[in-house]
Amino acid sequence: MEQFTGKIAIIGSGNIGTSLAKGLVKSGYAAAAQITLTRRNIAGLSAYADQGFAVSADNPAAVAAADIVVLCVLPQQLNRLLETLQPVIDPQRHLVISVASGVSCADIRNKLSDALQVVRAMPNTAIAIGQSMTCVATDQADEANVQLVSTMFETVGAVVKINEDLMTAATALCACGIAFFLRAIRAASQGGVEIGFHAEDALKMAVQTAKGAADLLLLMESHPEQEIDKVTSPKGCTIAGLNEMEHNGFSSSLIKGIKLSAVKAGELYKKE
Ligand SMILES: NC(=O)C1=CN([C@@H]2O[C@H](COP(=O)(O)OP(=O)(O)OC[C@H]3O[C@@H](n4cnc5c(N)ncnc54)[C@H](O)[C@@H]3O)[C@@H](O)[C@H]2O)C=CC1
Ligand SMILES: O=C(O)[C@@H]1CCC=N1
Repeated sequence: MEQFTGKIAIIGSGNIGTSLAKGLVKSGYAAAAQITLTRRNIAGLSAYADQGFAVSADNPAAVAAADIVVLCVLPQQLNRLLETLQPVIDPQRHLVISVASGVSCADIRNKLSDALQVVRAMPNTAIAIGQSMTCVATDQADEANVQLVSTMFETVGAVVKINEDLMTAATALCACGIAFFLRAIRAASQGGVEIGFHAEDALKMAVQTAKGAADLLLLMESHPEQEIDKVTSPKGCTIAGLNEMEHNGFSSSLIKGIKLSAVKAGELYKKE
């Protein structure tokens, strides 16, 4: 892995921002000393200061000293933040990366500078363990910068480059999606309790079963139905359970939920 030699400012260091910072250092992409983490109340970042990260409540100063600016605040917090960054943004120097859901590259340029290079990234919370599925998109940034952002996020999981108009869809499928799969695992464990297992055992069994299902697809590069066909013995118990779930709307409810999340993702940011 080629090490990044410049400075990175992570603005709004909550769940996603701190996880990205840890991943960048763990993978050797950057040293902690190259990364400034900002938050309004920096008391919550003391553990990161101990690890060698620069921590600050001064966003403009952090941006002025950085080459890459990663915007990690909530969509509803973004406009006020961008107002304070506008005077220190230098389009010749800065590359801005935004993980904010529902905020376009053009929205950010409109607040900062028309000439600015902006790339969006949509990770999920598995970024904390280097297992994110991150979608990357831009409208007019250079290919070299898109590649740089992809390389950054590959330090914390898998990356797919997509068209920007699919970013709200990526939010629903991948960022929200992790919650959907977690709820499915929880529901399976509750079924396990009802048929005889203690809760702790049921959850452990459901989790490993889900991991096995995901790994079958990832490692064998097969299709879910191909793997399902191997489980469903004729007149067997799997097809009986599976068809009962489908009669109750299993696939349909997932599809409907993902569609609603995608609509919501597009409505999170209010342009001002
Ligand atoms: N949580 C998730 O699973 C995902 C979130 N996102 C997006 O990432 C962004 C961040 O999400 P989270 O990390 O979950 O939120 P979070 O609430 O954990 O982190 C945001 C952080 O920004 C800080 N902050 C707010 N305004 C600030 C300001 N003016 N200056 C400095 N710090 C400020 C807050 O104190 C907080 O620590 C959001 O835009 C969200 O849409 C994207 C993908 C997945
Ligand atoms: O629920 C949300 O709005 C954020 C964006 C994607 C995941 N969490």
